[in-house]
Amino acid sequence: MNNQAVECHGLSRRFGERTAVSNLAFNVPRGSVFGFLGPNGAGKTTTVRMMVGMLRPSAGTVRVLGMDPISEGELVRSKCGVMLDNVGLYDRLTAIQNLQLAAKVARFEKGEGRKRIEEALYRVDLWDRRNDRVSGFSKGMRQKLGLARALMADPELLILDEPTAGLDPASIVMVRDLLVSLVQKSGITVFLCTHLLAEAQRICDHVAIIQGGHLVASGDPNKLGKQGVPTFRLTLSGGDSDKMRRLALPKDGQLTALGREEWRVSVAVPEDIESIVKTLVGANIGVRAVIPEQVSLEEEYLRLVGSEKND
Ligand SMILES: Nc1ncnc2c1ncn2[C@@H]1O[C@H](COP(=O)(O)OP(=O)(O)OP(=O)(O)O)[C@@H](O)[C@H]1O
Repeated sequence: MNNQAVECHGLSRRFGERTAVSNLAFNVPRGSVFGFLGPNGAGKTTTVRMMVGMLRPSAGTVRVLGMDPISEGELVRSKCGVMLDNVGLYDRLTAIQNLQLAAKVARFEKGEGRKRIEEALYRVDLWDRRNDRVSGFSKGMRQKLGLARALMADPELLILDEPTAGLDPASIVMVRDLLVSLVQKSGITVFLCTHLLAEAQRICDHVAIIQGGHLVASGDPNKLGKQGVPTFRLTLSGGDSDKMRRLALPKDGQLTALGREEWRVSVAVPEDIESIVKTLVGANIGVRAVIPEQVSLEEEYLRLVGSEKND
């Protein structure tokens, strides 16, 4: 079996004169959580629409679960749970009726459909509201119901566009835990379009950042910024500024005071921290903590995407 859930090569899509997606190349390993990040209008939805066969690429290829979403569209869609931006629920129907309709479209046998609906409603904590009309639902409840509908298909690949938009903090944690446990227990793959960078850093194994239709970075969200300068946060005792200024640091080493006893040190290579600690101890400065600083995905995102609004 192909071990990539999604493979894109040179994927492009134009709308008339406008290029929405240009020469995208990335892979999404099976059984991972993949974060697809980018500002408004970056090309995320266009990419997702090509992944599920709703749009034909202008150039390049995308394969989903080893299949071509255009020529094998129905099969691809039957193996994917998709929740797009516009959740697309029927307001006049109740929560359970919406799912019954989806079960009918998916052609589940009656007993099987009932079991899946019940399970999905419990998973998103909407079982008690199953007989309420969607017209009375909050945005967050709609999101949860949209997620339940996507989960009902027991998908191999779950494609979610901003699944936590409009959710309260407790529900955000619930959705996050649900996604992580789905990946761990059922081995499904999650493709997550999101603007929540801290969230992406916490749950994604890989991320890709796009801007203006181009891929600007991809990789492990905790390592993306580390091509930059390695930094450590130090908690010291007895290190007054004069003493610290006189220290002989390795080449390219730089100390910055953050507080009375808190310092940040940047080094050329991570191994340099060892000689810095020896120098500090040799100068009778107590070293109470040395913590490698994680470059936040947010910092790296803003560096790459610039000041473009991220909302
Ligand atoms: N059907 C269309 N016709 C013309 N232009 C389109 C069409 N669909 C998308 N575009 C354009 O393609 C670009 C990418 O849009 P897309 O919806 O893929 O961005 P996005 O990253 O999903 O943005 P958002 O986060 O705001 O949803 C935008 O400039 C958009 O106006």
